[in-house]
Amino acid sequence: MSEPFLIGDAMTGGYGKGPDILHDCTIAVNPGEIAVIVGPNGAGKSTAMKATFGMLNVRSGAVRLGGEDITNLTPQQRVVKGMGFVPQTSNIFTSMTVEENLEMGAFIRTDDYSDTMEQIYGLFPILKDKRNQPAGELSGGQRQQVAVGRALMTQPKVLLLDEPTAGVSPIVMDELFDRIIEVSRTGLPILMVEQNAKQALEIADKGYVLVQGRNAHTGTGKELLADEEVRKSFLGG
Ligand SMILES: Nc1ncnc2c1ncn2[C@@H]1O[C@H](COP(=O)(O)OP(=O)(O)OP(=O)(O)O)[C@@H](O)[C@H]1O
Repeated sequence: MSEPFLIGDAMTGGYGKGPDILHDCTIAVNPGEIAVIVGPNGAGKSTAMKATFGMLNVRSGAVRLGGEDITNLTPQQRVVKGMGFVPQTSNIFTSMTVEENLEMGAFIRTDDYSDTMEQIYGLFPILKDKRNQPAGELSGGQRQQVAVGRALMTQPKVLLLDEPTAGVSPIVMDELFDRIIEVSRTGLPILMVEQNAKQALEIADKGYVLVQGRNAHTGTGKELLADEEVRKSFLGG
């Protein structure tokens, strides 16, 4: 089997000098795939994603992007390498307009990014309609689209989403998942953490169930949804 495009391989580590939160944890994603990380509260889902983005100490294990070992790079350096990361909160500038938020996303680019902006408006038409409005006036689901759009402005090679549907209604969640599927169809690998496990696994090419910082179950979304033990222990039967 060939190496996945992005892999956090057997990561063990925690925050600062604190205890290890991840134990030999592996997550990976390939182009055209949506990979989701699910699991109970406090399982270390966000921590595993943050570890691939360089936000904590990986004491053992490695992170590789396109075959290159990036374990020792800072998050900023990883952005330059092609990682787009959308944090769970504080992911937009509320007093700036939608368009200004997108422009901020292009901060590492020195070329003309107007085509990218048009692509993003194509993926998220509501953002085009509201491009001159302060982002803080948008609904929760629309703000999440701004946050994803902002990350896309760097033209990343992989997109990391930390609970993109947190705090939105089921209808808005479905809409966001539809948008995420569309982004994935452009070929961009997407790795995301989700609380809404059932719905997330339904759209997942690959799923990772983490328990206490460890890989508990790994498979396609379908496989995990059908797995008796996964269903009983954490999808509610
Ligand atoms: N910045 C941080 N510094 C220290 N410890 C942290 C930090 N962020 C998270 N933790 C700890 O790491 C553990 C795992 O948290 P994490 O947020 O990764 O879990 P999660 O599976 O994403 O949970 P949730 O679904 O509740 O968001 C928890 O014990 C948490 O207290």
